[in-house]
Amino acid sequence: MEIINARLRHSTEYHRLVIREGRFSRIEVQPGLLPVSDEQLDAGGNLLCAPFVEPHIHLDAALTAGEPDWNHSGTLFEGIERWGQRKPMLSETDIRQRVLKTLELLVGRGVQHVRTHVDTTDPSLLGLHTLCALRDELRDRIDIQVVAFPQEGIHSFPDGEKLLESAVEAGADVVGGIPHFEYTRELGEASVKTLVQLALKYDKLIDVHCDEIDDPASRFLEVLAAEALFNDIGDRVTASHTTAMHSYDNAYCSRLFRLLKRSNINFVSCPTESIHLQGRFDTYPKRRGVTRVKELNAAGMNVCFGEDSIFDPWYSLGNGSLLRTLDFGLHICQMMGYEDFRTALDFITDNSARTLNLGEDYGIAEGKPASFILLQGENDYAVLRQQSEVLLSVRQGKILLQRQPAQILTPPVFV
Ligand SMILES: O=c1cc[nH]c(=O)[nH]1
Repeated sequence: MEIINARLRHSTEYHRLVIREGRFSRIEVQPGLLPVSDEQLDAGGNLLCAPFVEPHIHLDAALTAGEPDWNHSGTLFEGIERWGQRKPMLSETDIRQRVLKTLELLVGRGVQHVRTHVDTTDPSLLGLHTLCALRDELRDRIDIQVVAFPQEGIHSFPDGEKLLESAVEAGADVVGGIPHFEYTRELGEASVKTLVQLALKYDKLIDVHCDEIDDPASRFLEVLAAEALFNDIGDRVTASHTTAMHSYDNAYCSRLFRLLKRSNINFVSCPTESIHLQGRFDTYPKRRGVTRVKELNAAGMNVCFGEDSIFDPWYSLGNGSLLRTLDFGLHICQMMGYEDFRTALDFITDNSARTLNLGEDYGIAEGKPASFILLQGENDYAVLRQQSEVLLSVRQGKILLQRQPAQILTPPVFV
């Protein structure tokens, strides 16, 4: 395969990319826009970039909103209660069908790597077994990382710790937690220490739903970061949500940032979900309830955006588009400067790839696997502003998806 007239991120020039045996064998700058031959694929001056990475989603719960009842209050805790009512209705077929439909949405929007949290507070571990099987079956079409996620707690759910360990033994890639949902502060702290020990024992990554609440006294992030620092595993650890940080006192936050930087942990923010679930106990002014993305990023820490939910008990919208999440995230976090737009795609590509520990194979460079997407528009700014379509998605040299851009059939109204 040979692609010409492609724009690459952070460059205004046109590029020719040659793919042999699933890898980029040559990437070179062209003198200008070139005519296309029959064997070549014309990128048409559009942006060729590394695939989008979805770093935080709940595939086991996707497409279940309203079953058996809706989340009327819009709170996280009612979402967990509604999901608790849906869990007894799970079957392998039900999970498989919903997961495949959701993955179709994600792939259609340029995603090739997904980290999914899967609830382990279910004595059958059906979701976990099904997602691990799908991960293995779908390996040539999409990368899936499975997080063993104790939705109803490690120490507050009967046999929560045992179930979590069984999930890891069954093949989960990442160990999760939810300290703010444990009954007490002490149980929350203990849960963080338990999950870190489990990850060390089985050599797994860590991704914790951490302080997903508006309570400024919820301070499990410092416990997680200290554990990461002392065990020297920061790059393998992710703190998801950390919405309480929105409400922390600035003096505390300043002290906390010192530890966070030293710990080298990663952060995932899910801005659409958080602005919906948080601030629910406020009158006015109402907090946005989104973590301090702008400040974490400015301090040099690794932050990325995830969608979290697609039509589930916590969030009944969502369509698989990380560009939509990015658009909301930049608005909510007031990251609307020229520099923010110029590098916007970092939050759904390189930063998320680092969070998932995807390693050297991710990215556009000679010798790397030829996995990429082609987006309508010439750079990050244009793609973001136009909420561009994915024209092409290629994985290890094979076309996953090709799309004809939508066309208006009537003549222009004004020009
Ligand atoms: O945001 C979310 C979604 C599902 N479960 C959680 O605990 N949090």
